[in-house]
Amino acid sequence: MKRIILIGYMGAGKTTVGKALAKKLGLMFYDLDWYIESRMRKTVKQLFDERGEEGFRKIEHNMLHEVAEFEDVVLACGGGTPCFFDNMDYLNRQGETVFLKGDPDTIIKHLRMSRGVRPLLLGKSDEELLAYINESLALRTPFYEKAKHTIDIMPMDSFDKIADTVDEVAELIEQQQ
Ligand SMILES: Nc1ncnc2c1ncn2[C@@H]1O[C@H](COP(=O)(O)OP(=O)(O)OP(=O)(O)O)[C@@H](O)[C@H]1O
Ligand SMILES: O=C(O)C1=C[C@@H](O)[C@@H](O)[C@H](O)C1
Ligand SMILES: [Mg+2]
Repeated sequence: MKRIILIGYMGAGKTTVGKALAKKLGLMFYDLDWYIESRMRKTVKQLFDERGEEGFRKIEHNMLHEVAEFEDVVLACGGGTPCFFDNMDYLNRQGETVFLKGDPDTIIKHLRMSRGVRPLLLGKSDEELLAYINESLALRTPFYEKAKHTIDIMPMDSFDKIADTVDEVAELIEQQQ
């Protein structure tokens, strides 16, 4: 039974890499944010607006316990998932946790392409965004570093970096078998 669990900061590529990795390995793909949205019939942004971050984290915790029981899957977590409750210890018990690790410069480049859907980043200027990323990445890194494996995401200008990251994670998992 394979259960590969991707964690890391917003914009690290968990959803993008996870989807391609699942296809390559012939596994089902689940994204915790998408799962929450379909189960709750609301977007992550609506849930933040209606219930605040605290309310969202409780829902996220409950839904995590549904989705991380599925077998033969790649699971992409939300950026904050490992940092609340005992979620990170639970994830390590459930499968092969992989931290997609990126520096703030790479992360900010990814996030510029898709900022509108992330409630924690809305309404921030470029300067505020960089300060927020630096600060919250430092607070979150100790949680992410509990993962069983770490993959450095490639710098923005390297060739076909999504495919390269997918191959790296796939190789790492094959070595475990
Ligand atoms: N390795 C990569 N190379 C180039 N672009 C990437 C890479 N990974 C992600 N991106 C781009 O960065 C953006 C954010 O990626 P993605 O949504 O997969 O991040 P995420 O880790 O799932 O974030 P979140 O925690 O907010 O769900 C997307 O537009 C994606 O195309
Ligand atoms: O890093 C975070 O705290 C978040 C990341 C996203 O995946 C969503 O779960 C939400 O926007 C919060
Ligand atoms: Mg995602």
